[in-house]
Amino acid sequence: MVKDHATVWESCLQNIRNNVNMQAFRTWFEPIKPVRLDGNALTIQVPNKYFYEWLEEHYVSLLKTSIRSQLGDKGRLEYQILVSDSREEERRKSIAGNGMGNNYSNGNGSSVSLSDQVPYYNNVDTDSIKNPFVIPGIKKMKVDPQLNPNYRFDNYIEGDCNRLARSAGHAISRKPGQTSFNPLVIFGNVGLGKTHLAQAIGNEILDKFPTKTVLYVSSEKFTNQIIAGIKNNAINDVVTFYQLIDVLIVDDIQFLEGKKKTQDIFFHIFNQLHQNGKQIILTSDRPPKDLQDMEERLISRFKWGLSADLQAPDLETRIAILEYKMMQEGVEIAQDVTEFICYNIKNNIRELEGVLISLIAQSSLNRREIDIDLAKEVVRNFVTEINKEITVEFIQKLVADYFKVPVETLNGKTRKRSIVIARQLSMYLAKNMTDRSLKALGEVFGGRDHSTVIYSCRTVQDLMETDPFFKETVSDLEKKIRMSLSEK
Ligand SMILES: Nc1ncnc2c1ncn2[C@@H]1O[C@H](COP(=O)(O)OP(=O)(O)OP(=O)(O)O)[C@@H](O)[C@H]1O
Repeated sequence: MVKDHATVWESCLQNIRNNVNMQAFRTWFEPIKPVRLDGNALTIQVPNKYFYEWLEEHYVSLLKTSIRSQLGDKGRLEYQILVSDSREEERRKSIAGNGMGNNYSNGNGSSVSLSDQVPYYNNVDTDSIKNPFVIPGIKKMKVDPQLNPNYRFDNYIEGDCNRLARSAGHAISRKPGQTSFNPLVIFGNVGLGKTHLAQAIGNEILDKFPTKTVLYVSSEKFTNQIIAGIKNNAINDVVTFYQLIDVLIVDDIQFLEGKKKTQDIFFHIFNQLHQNGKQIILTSDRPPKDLQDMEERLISRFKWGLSADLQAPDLETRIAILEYKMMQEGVEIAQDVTEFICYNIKNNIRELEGVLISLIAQSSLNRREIDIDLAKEVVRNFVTEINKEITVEFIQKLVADYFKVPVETLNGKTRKRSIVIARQLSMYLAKNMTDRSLKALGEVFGGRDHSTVIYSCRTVQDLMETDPFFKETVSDLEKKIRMSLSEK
């Protein structure tokens, strides 16, 4: 079969998929498009320069082996960096002078064609905006950044879910307005940390550059200011004010959908700031391309820089966040309780915090110990469907699969040592993880007596005390049971 760029890249992806976790695969490899195959050089298109740099820094050897497995030892990768239409037009204009883009080799065996190296300035018709600096004294005005000082990088836990956005934020805070991430659009579902991250960037910039004027504003507040400006015939003052900002953070831009006049004014402010090398950071509950009732020219500007999404955190990141919050609140909660909470609260970090606060309130107001039972009550207020109840049958099935024996054998009469251990382990887990009585458990396990169940639990406990490997197997199984249920 003749290989083309698509098939070669598809085969590379198969190898890559086996070597990185799912989240990294989705973030870093799914957005890549194969463009062409020229002899032994495969050209792939990446969304922006940052993306390319990240791939080169973190995945260069994986990419190299994948490419070479398909194209032989001389296989090479070339990158093409996507630029948005309006920018492309400008770029074409800019590079028409020297007739070529910039090509260079990065010394890693892959050559690069960087199409957006050329400095870029957009054409903005500023005639319609009165010069703001004619207002005497306004330049010296000190602007309250409206930032929450608690939103910082050091309490923003890093995970695969936020790595791109977080590290772009870091880069911006070192050189506001001077990276290619301008604007930075942070998008993602409710409660995943967009505001926290956007404000952390603002706080970090103020720490590093105290003379910079940073301003955080919600889109709702911005809209109200525009409405008031229009009503009071003072719209120029509003525009003037915004043009003084060095770092403008606008939260929840989806709120601007359908607000034509506000979009218009925001467009002018955006252009002025961008043109003057000021940093713009936006947050949205969806990617810019999915914003409805939003002027095309505005959407295309949102796409100029970097759009980085925040995904739902994986279990480990949720646990790390919860443990960090517990430390901040000065509470200690048993590991099985924190795990239970994090298995159940998956898609919203604000809810995770909510559960913690409720638990603390319950335990101090009602003097209750924070245990699984209390956690269950509280979590029920946050998620409509709490983990499905753990059933004995489910435990039997999972343990049987783990030891690779049929469930019938587990419940049968065989005295083979490995089967007996698996059976006793299932009884132990069922006793600890379900509400079934000893008698009921005995019945489910092939009509055995309740004393057999007691004996089994004791045996397992003894084994756990003497054999660390066995202990690890037990906790591994407990985790698997909770995980499988929460992911159903
Ligand atoms: N990675 C993280 N580490 C620590 N805390 C986090 C993290 N992500 C989010 N949080 C916390 O979760 C809460 C919700 O975050 P935030 O308000 O930033 O979410 P959002 O995405 O802006 O939500 P909305 O869509 O409702 O505006 C905040 O208290 C924030 O501190």
